[in-house]
Amino acid sequence: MPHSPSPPSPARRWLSLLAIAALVAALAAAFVWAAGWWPTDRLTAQRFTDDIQAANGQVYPGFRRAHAKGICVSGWFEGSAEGEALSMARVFAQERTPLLGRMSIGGGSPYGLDPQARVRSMALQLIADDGQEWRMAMNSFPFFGAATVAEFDEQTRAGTPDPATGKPDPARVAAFRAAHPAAQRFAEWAGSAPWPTSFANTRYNGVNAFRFVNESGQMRHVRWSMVPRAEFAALTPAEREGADAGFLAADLDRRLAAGPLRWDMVVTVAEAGDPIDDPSQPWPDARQQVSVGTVVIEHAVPQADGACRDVNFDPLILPVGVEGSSDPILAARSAVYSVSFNRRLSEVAHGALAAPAAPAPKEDAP
Ligand code: HEM
Repeated sequence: MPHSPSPPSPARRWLSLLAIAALVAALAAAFVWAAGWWPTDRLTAQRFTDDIQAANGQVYPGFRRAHAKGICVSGWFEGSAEGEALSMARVFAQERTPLLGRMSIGGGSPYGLDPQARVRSMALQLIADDGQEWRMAMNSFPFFGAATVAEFDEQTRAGTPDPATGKPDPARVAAFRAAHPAAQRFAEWAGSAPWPTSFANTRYNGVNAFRFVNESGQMRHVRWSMVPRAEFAALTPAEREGADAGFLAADLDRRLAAGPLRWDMVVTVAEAGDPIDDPSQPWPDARQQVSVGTVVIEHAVPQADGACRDVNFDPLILPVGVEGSSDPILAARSAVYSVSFNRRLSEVAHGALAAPAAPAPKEDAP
């Protein structure tokens, strides 16, 4: 008679069960780690967005976590031959590329006060006739106030309101500045630069470095700025004091009623040794400047009804001929904007911006 195998001993059975349990636990841990759910100090885009929300003091559902107050604009871009020589981006060769944009002020509140907004912004989306797209988001500061992603996050956290006062702790902010030259330089700019009277006579700077690549494959690092054609004028302290909370949009409407507004797109071309990966360091003034085109803005509409509301002006959505540089802040921006965008759109989907329900119709008197 064939010999039937003897059943495993209880000890062996336990060992097998333990081995299976260990395998399942290891697989689950690998999954949690790969999904980024493992508790860690790592600065993720989620955590950065949480930090921005905390610094805002509250979440404004449906609105951008930064530059929350803005208006949608539209117009076109005219490329120049000089631009075409530097980059094969279609927009430089095309006579007119339609553009959708957004003018905004810095800050996380959609009810921010224009006269107190040190930072003003222009964001653009250009879609060329071959479907290639270029998105950009620029600010009125001439250089960034942080040298690295971690430094900007730390700065954001240093500016978070103290629950006791509802305001950032001045000692914490001062200590941060004292330890970070970029933040100190930024504070000096913010304290001394004139306040332009309008969105229209403000210069907007891309600040981060990008690569322009032309038809012959030549690559140059550039930073771009939108330089206003509208005459510069600065608000006096008394004018700023008396200015309305929404004066920038009202002024833009007034100016647009008289005709389109223009900015020259000027790129500064880097030379060997210029810092490519640190937007807090300006390049020397002597660098070559090239006018590569003109931004023309023709119309403005409130963002609540405008096409710009649901656009993410991610600075790494770029056409052939323009590439991101090695600047880590660019990659961080792209990641954080995406989190902010997803949060605000899901809030909109839940009705955050829905118009208040219309009052119930009165019943006819009997
Ligand atoms: C690590 C650095 C930065 C972080 C974490 C950050 C974060 C953000 C976030 C969360 C938004 C809202 C995005 C959305 O919901 O669509 C935003 C918008 C914006 N950011 Fe940044 N930002 C950074 C650096 C910069 C720099 C260097 C500039 C410009 C020079 C800039 C210009 C803008 C502009 C103009 C907008 C508004 C775009 C629009 O109108 O939709 N940001 N930023």
